[in-house]
Amino acid sequence: MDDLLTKRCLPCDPTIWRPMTEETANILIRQVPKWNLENEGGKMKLSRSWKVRTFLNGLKFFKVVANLAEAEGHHPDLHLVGRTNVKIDICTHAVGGLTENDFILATKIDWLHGEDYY
Ligand SMILES: C[C@H](O)[C@H](O)[C@H]1CNC2=NC(N)=NC(=O)C2=N1
Repeated sequence: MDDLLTKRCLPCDPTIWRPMTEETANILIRQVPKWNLENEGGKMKLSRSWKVRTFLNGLKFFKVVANLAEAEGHHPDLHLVGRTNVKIDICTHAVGGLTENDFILATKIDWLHGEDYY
């Protein structure tokens, strides 16, 4: 598998794309070890949490993540709860599961170093 950091997310065509199997996801998750693989009623997603120092730092982190998502054309679900608890979930909504796009985005979000917003 090519390095996920050098790959780009591709436009998702739900007529040809299918969600990956749990077996494939359990292999790919090794490449994004800081992320958790979650399965909600059969729909898989990637999830990672950070503690930020301030509410505004959380929003600053979200802004850089948002810019990355727009550049990649693939978007995470952003949660900022209890003022300083950040959680990012990623799945490919068009197929209702995981595709390689999600692992590419997770790799690139790690590169943004959310821990620096503490
Ligand atoms: C055409 C383009 O690929 C789609 O609109 C994108 C936009 N961003 C997306 N983000 C996510 N997470 N899932 C999608 O299915 C998705 N689709």
